[in-house]
Amino acid sequence: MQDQIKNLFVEHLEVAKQSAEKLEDKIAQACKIITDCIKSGNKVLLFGNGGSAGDAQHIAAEFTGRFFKERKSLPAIALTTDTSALTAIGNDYGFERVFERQVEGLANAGDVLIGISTSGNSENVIRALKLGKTIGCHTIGLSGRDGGEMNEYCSPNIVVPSPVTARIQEMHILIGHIICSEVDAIY
Ligand SMILES: O=C(CO)[C@@H](O)[C@H](O)[C@H](O)[C@H](O)COP(=O)(O)O
Ligand SMILES: [Zn+2]
Repeated sequence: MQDQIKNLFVEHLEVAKQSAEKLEDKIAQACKIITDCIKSGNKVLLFGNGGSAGDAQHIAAEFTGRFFKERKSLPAIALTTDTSALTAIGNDYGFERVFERQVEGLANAGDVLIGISTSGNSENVIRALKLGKTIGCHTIGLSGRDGGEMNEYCSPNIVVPSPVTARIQEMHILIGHIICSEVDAIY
């Protein structure tokens, strides 16, 4: 038990170290896209499944509520929270379209889509990113493993260097908080 706890901390710290070494440029690129988007009056839309749905909501709340600094509310929305939309779209069009259809209704050119998927392959995430590109949205990926299909639809796709879903998710929320610090810094 004690060994297992220690091992998980060691594994987490190793993935954090590798991520710091490999992902700095892509995270900086994502921060620039997001701060430019907010400055120009556009908005951020986030989506993912399971733990990544939680991350989408968590990050959106840091924008509309506050992160560290007292500042005005900023425009971000998680597409994972409206159970009426999720059940209606899932029921009528299929679960693979739950985010795509909300992007179609809510996103404008210049908005930023942040798709979160540890495999990089969840079909509902991919379909929303693919549509977002055709609308003229910026598409940012938070993924892991080999980046999956998100490599094709995201620029940048921030691929956490780990094959373990839980470790990838732990880096995603850290990266989300880094983005929030950069957004705070423009106020
Ligand atoms: O949080 C966890 C596992 O740590 C799960 O809920 C996990 O998010 C779900 O299995 C997701 O459906 C995985 O999808 P994805 O990350 O590959 O897009
Ligand atoms: Zn999890």
